[in-house]
Amino acid sequence: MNLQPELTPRLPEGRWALFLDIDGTLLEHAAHPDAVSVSEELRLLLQTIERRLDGALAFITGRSVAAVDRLFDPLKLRTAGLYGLEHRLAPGGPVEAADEPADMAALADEIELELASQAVYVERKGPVLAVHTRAAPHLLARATKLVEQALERLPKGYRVIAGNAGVELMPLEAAKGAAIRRFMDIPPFAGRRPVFLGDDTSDENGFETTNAAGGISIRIKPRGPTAARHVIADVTGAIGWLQANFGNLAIETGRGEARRSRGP
Ligand SMILES: O=P(O)(O)OC[C@H]1O[C@H](O[C@H]2O[C@H](CO)[C@@H](O)[C@H](O)[C@H]2O)[C@H](O)[C@@H](O)[C@@H]1O
Ligand SMILES: [Mg+2]
Repeated sequence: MNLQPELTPRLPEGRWALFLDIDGTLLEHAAHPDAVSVSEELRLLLQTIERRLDGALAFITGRSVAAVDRLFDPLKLRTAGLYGLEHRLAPGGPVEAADEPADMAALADEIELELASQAVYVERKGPVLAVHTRAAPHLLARATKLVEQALERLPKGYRVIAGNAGVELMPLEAAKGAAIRRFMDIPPFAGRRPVFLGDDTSDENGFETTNAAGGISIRIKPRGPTAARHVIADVTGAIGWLQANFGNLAIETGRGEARRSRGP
C-alpha cells in the first residue's frame, strides 16, 4: 500500500489499454444509485477514446452490465459488471453472467425487513448484494453487522467488502483484478499497457493487478492508504485527465485538477 501516492503523469505515447471504474470515478456520487446520470459530453468522450484506442477500453464496475447500459444508453462498451462476474467482451456483444445463488434473494429480504427504513436501500444485483446507507449514515454499522451475519449463513466462497457509504456481499471470484486480467488476455487489449482509474476499496485489487502488469494505477480521491501509484483529486479531475490524455474534445472539467509528483 502506498501511503502517499502522488504522481498522475501525462502519459507518453504508447499502446494503452484503459480500464474505468464508474461511480466515484466518472460520475459523482448521488444519494441513490438511480440518481446518477451521464452527460452527452462524457458519452462522446468515451466514444472518442474507444475509437482512439482501437477498442481497448472497458468499464470495470460493481454495477451490473444491464445497469451500465441503461446509464450510458445508447453506448454499449466492453464491460466487466458485478466486479467481474459478468463480462461483455465485445461492444454490443453477449453478456456472460454468473448464476444467482438460490438464497441471496432471501437474505436481501431479511436485511430489508431488519433495517425497515426507507433511507436504507438494498440493491439486488443477482449474485451480489449491496446495502446502501448514504441517506442514513448512522445505520452503516448495523447494516454491516447484518451483512456479516448473512455471510456466515452462506457456503464458503463469499466475502463482505466496504462500499462507498454502504456494504456489499459477493462471491470471492468477484474481483476487479481478475476482470482486468480477463480483458488483457484478449484482443484488442493483449500486448498493451493497462491504465486503471478507480476510487474505492473494491478497486484496490484492480490497482494491484495493474501494477503487476507494469501499468498505471490511479485512485480518485483516496481516503487512506492505497495500492494505486497515482492520485487524482476528484471526478472532474479524472475526466479532465482522460480528456487530456486520450480525448480530443473540449469537455467541461470544472474545479478538479490532477496532482503531479513521484513517478511509477
Ligand atoms: O465499481 P463502481 O462503478 O464504482 O460501482 C460501485 C457501486 O456504485 C453504485 O453505488 C455507489 O454509487 C451510488 C450513486 O452515486 C451511491 O448512491 C452509492 O452510495 C454508492 O455506493 C452502485 O449502486 C453499486 O451497485 C456499485 O457496486
Ligand atoms: Mg467506484
